[in-house]
Amino acid sequence: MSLSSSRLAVIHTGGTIASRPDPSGAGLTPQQAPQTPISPQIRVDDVQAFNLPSPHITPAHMETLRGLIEDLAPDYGGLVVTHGTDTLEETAFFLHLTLGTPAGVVLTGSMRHAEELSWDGPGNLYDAAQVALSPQTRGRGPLVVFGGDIFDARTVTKVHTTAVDAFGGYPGPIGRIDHGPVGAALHYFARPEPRPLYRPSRVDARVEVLYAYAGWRGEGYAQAAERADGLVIAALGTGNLPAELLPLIEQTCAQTQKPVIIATRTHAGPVLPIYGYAGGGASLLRAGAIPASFLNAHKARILLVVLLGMGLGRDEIAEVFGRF
Ligand SMILES: NC(=O)C[C@H](N)C(=O)O
Repeated sequence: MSLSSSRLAVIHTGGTIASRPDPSGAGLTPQQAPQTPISPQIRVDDVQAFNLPSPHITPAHMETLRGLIEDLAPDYGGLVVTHGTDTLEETAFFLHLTLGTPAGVVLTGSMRHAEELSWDGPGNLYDAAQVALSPQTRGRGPLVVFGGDIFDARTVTKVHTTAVDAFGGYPGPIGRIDHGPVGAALHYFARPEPRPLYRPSRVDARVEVLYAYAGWRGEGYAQAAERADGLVIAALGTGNLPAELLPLIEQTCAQTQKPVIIATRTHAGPVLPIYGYAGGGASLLRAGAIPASFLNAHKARILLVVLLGMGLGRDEIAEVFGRF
């Protein structure tokens, strides 16, 4: 075993896994980074990157985290990132797109805080550490470990607001970690997938997400299209919208270079140009909108921020979205 393979870096960013009831009585707030339960043979170095609830995490924080992980990775056998669960999938996906290291990198968190008897932090941290340090994990890109399930960063999503098994996503986990009498039992069901790297020079593009609903007449669209650099619409089903949206999207695509991405508010499945009626997916794509493929709206937003930060134009952006 090389020296670095017995070293684990745990990068803390806040979240419930670092939270306790605030002494002011205001509710839970991030306070102290958790300890990682692990064999004494493994040296653990804790790095406090931020101490934020994850709704306060921005693409700028994600970019800082990417740099930190790349700097640390050569000296460690694996790296764990503790993170609030609310936006964990966005950070994981940003790292999936941008992180240039084959090291085992695992994000985890908790749903219950350290003063609850049923705190799930230690179990998730223990699992995350085992997965990050396993040679089987190298080259798989950043992963998410929660409740013993191992998810890839492209498809993982938060599926429950309070349950300890808070993560899922279509088509499901790519592996599982359990603990038997002879130690950790780690099993991957999927082979590592190729992960092209995207390196934005900035991550401050303004991309807004609009959420479709029955009866939407486009309220809010014009203002968002005016001020944003790009839009993502969480559309209906396979990527359909009420008829009133079609001329608005036609106008954006004809008069500006701003990308309009069509994702779906449905929890699984692709966006496809099936329906030809006004506002149907086929009509939106004919107007110049770009389908988000299998990405949910908030991951499509992260991808668009990255691609705009690389200076790509609408056709190149459409080509990249087609790979997801
Ligand atoms: N379970 C959690 O971590 C939720 C918390 N609000 C956060 O995302 O920071």
